[in-house]
Amino acid sequence: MITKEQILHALSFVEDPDFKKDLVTLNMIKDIEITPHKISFSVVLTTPACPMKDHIEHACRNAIAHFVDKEIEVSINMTSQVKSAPNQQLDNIKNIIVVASGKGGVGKSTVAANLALALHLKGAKTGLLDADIYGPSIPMMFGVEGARPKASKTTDGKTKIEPIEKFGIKLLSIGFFTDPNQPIPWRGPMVSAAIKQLFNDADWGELDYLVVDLPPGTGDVHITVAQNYPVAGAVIVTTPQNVALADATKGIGMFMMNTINIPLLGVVENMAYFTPAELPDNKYYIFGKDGGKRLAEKFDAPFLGELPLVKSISDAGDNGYPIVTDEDELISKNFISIAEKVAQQLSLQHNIKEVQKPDFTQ
Ligand SMILES: Nc1ncnc2c1ncn2[C@@H]1O[C@H](COP(=O)(O)OP(=O)(O)OP(=O)(O)O)[C@@H](O)[C@H]1O
Repeated sequence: MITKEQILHALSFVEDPDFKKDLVTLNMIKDIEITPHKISFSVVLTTPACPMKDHIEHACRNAIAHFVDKEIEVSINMTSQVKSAPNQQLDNIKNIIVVASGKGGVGKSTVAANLALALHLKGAKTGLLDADIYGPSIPMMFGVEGARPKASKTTDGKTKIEPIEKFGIKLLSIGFFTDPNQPIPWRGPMVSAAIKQLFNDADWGELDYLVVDLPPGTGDVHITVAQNYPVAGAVIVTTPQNVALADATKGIGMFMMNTINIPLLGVVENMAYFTPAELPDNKYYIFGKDGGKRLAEKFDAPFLGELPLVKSISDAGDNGYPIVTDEDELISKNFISIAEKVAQQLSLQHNIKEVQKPDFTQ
């Protein structure tokens, strides 16, 4: 009869490519069961959006075949347990991810919406908080304009706001509480109070990831979020033009300030190129090439991917469904890949005690 020790010995030769350690040392192997004709076990990854999931499963099967038994049936349950960001005091929310841009209109909300949904589609419990006080566009992108979240009383007498649920994720937007036809002169204390309510008074339930769509630029919302909540990391969205890149550089600079110190998860280059429908193999870099990549390099941050300028992205947003919900759309793969990289970066960061910051004074 095969023993548990034999299985663990075999799996100690399987390395997690991100953590550069074997699965047994990383304590990722659970629930080993052995019968005369079958062995089964679980591999507990640090995120359901792990881009290495298939690779790791394949390596486990090879290791069992090589070190234990070539013939035996092997059943592997690839599961995950998302870790909480360090110092996370909102104990039901494991990771807060902010999506930011320097300049407006570069596709930050589009990326935030599709990132949140892509994480959900990979199996993570996800919420999306639209904190863009100047132009909340998440209600339109999810087809829930005019929704008014219910407020309920908890047993200890506190009021809890119920997020709106759509496409499997929980949503709250500053737009649910304001009149779109009535401009609001947002002042610092008002901003701070509104943002804190969206975080603290909402019944988010258990979340692996809460994606926060910030307003463009660097302002009161950024400071409120950064100073009150332990943000796990920031995703920066830019287009390739120099003006957008210059503004994105300032945005990144703010996250790196000592008083704020939010790790950079990476850069997304949106509207990177245009491909006409009749010439699908042609890419026209109408706004310049590789600006986002260079920005990522400058800050020693991961480049998360480029997204083309595609009419279907804006049509989907205007029609109330983020494009990633349509799995037949080629562009959905780009968003899934970006989400996987974001989740991967978070998992890596939780394993690095001290995040190294580039010297911003040079
Ligand atoms: N890759 C793309 N291809 C085509 N249209 C896009 C793309 N990305 C975003 N858009 C469209 O561009 C417009 C602006 O996008 P979005 O609202 O996401 O930008 P933003 O940076 O959040 O803007 P704001 O500064 O108002 O917050 C939207 O109509 C959106 O559908």
